[in-house]
Amino acid sequence: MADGGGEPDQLAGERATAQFDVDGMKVAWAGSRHAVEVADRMARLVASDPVFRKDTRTMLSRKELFKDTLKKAAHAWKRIVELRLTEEEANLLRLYVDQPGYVDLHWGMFVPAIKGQGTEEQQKKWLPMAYKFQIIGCYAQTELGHGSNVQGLETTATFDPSADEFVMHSPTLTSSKWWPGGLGKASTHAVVYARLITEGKDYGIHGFIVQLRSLDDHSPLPGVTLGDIGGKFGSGAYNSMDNGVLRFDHVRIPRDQMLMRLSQVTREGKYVHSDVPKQLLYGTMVYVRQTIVADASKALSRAVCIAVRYSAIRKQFGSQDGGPETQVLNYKTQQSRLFPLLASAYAYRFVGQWLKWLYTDVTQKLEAKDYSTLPEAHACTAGLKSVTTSATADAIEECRKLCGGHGYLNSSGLPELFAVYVPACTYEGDNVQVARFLMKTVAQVATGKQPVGTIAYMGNIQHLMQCKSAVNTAEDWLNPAAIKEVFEARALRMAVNCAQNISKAPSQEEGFSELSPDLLEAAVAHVQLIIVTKFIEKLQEDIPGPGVKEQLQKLCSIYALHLLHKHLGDFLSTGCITARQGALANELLGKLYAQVRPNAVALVDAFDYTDHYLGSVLGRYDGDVYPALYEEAWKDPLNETVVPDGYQEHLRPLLKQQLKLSRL
Ligand SMILES: CC/C=C\C/C=C\C/C=C\CCCC(=O)SCCNC(=O)CCNC(=O)[C@H](O)C(C)(C)COP(=O)(O)OP(=O)(O)OC[C@H]1O[C@@H](n2cnc3c(N)ncnc32)[C@H](O)[C@@H]1OP(=O)(O)O
Ligand SMILES: Cc1cc2nc3c(=O)[nH]c(=O)nc-3n(C[C@H](O)[C@H](O)[C@H](O)COP(=O)(O)OP(=O)(O)OC[C@H]3O[C@@H](n4cnc5c(N)ncnc54)[C@H](O)[C@@H]3O)c2cc1C
Repeated sequence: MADGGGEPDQLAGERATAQFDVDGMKVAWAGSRHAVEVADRMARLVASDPVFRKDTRTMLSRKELFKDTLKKAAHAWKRIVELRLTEEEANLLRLYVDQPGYVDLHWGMFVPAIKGQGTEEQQKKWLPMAYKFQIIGCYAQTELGHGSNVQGLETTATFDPSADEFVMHSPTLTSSKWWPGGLGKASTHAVVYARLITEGKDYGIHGFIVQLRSLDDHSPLPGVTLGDIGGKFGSGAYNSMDNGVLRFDHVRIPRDQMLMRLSQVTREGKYVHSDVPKQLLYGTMVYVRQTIVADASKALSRAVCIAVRYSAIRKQFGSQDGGPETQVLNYKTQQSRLFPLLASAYAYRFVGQWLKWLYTDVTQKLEAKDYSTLPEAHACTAGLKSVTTSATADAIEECRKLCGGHGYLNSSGLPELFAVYVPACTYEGDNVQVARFLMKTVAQVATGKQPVGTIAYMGNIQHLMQCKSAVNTAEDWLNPAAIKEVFEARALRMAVNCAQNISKAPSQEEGFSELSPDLLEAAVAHVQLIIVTKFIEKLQEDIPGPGVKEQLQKLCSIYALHLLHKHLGDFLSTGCITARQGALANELLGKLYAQVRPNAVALVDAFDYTDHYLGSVLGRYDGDVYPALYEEAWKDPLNETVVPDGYQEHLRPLLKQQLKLSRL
């Protein structure tokens, strides 16, 4: 036992009860043995480098935090160059540095925008500079007055044929670019989205590469107004990012800085649109949404790792005679709140891996001018992004509550994780744009068209509209086919209900508007089906390692059945299951929680997170929580002096005055 009552052996005991091979699970989580090895190496590289320390980050002022972010980004780049890291290694190194900053947007959006929307010539010119950090770029789309509605953007790019230039202008206050990460202080360039006007005609939104700051002294170029938009939610957290404001006053750029892969403006000012679908303009958003889904599993697994380890250490009640108290992880309520989140972390991990595959596949098809899978990719990325981010934000907060009072301390890592994570629900849109796609598919199915990919199940409409679940015992719910059938039936019936109600409205648009809350629920049901299906498909793969597949099967059942329990109203009202079948699902959930209990700590160990990356005294690998909590408290600036600053001015006179009064 450690000094002060901590019980490090507690976690060793937990690890000893695991019924599966943790190394095998690490491979299943990471995707391959190679992925485990690289991630492990990069995580340790970061953890052992003092420049990447982050334990006092929440105590820094905004200015100190921003400077610290610049320092870390520069140091990370230096290490990447010195060690000649591959792209895979460099991405992981940045992930483990774990401090949002301009580099995220440079690599995550500026570079992909040029790759996706620039011509070959433009890529040849701009990408080498971006790859070497000779320029720093951001993605400037959102404006003060317009975020979700991209077609409503007001910034103009007016072609001037006499000079062969575009004139970038912000005509109103609401047209100020507002929010782009990295814009406020760091970026030298931006991909700016603006209305293209040529020959007196407005051709809508297009992307332009615009230089914003001098490459000599970093000052804004003439006609460019730039700044940071101000402090954001939480101490530290996303305040390391310089989300910015940008205004143009008739700023001129050469014609060839319009991103011209999708459409061009000729020397004479003629607008030409190629045969590429115009939605490819939104391609960078599809790309980044796919990465945001993968990030959801990372954030969620961190929170769950902290909450599971701490719940195994923390003891409350259970002994009337001075004997040991009960680990809070043994309480059924703690398990029923925590284990579905553990299962969700695995579910999001696997759906994220699949989404990455889908994105790669679509990109290859686009290269070959096959645009057929674009609508599905758009619907899947937008839908999964929306569902996984909002569930993850809620889950991090739930993990904080599951850690009791100590979860509210910055040293638990959970407040910062929540504050950094929660904007993911907002950026890249919070609308489940999948609903329109579903309504189109329902209409196509009615005409006999056979849907493919994630909507293939809709082709099974005859069966799914009338089937009744055959589940008769709690254990029947262990059958993946039984789960899949009810999730498919629920999603399809909700979508068909919406389509039928829309058809009764005076117009389709009115129907869409009136039924948008129902459409959103139908979209969520469809997205949850995708996540459940991809988990089930993962289990059909060869998963090596003793006991690994068995644990994943349990987690898959927990993920699906907890959704069924949570959305029981949907399943009952659409007639997919009976109330008794719902009760059987709940009965099985209880049994599964008991089976996961001895494996819980090992299941979070399989995420393979270093203590540095977790950044939590409650989630420490060694479980030595109490001495660490105690030690952390003394690092607070408030404890630098025994008597606080302000005592002489504000406390002493007050206390003296009270003393005098009491003597009266
Ligand atoms: C490695 C690290 C990586 C990155 C770093 C990570 C994090 C960094 C932190 C933050 C980054 C945040 C960056 C941003 O936030 S950038 C700004 C994002 N902005 C948005 O998300 C705006 C959200 N709004 C929308 O998405 C809009 O709904 C819209 C799609 C742009 C609407 O456009 P509109 O033209 O009005 O379209 P619709 O009428 O809705 O649709 C027309 C038609 O097109 C189809 N469609 C729409 N989008 C796409 C697409 N992307 N691909 C394919 N098809 C698309 C749509 O379904 C519809 O089809 P129909 O068949 O129904 O006509
Ligand atoms: C931390 C952070 C980083 C960001 N980084 C960038 C960046 O790098 N580059 C960039 O360009 N932008 C960036 N953004 C902006 C971000 O993309 C937008 O905030 C986002 O697209 C939402 O737009 P909005 O803020 O205008 O919200 P609004 O669209 O005003 O949404 C407000 C509410 O209205 C609802 N709503 C909107 N339209 C509809 C509709 N048609 N039907 C039903 N409900 C609707 C929304 O769901 C929401 O509930 C960032 C934002 C944040 C918070």
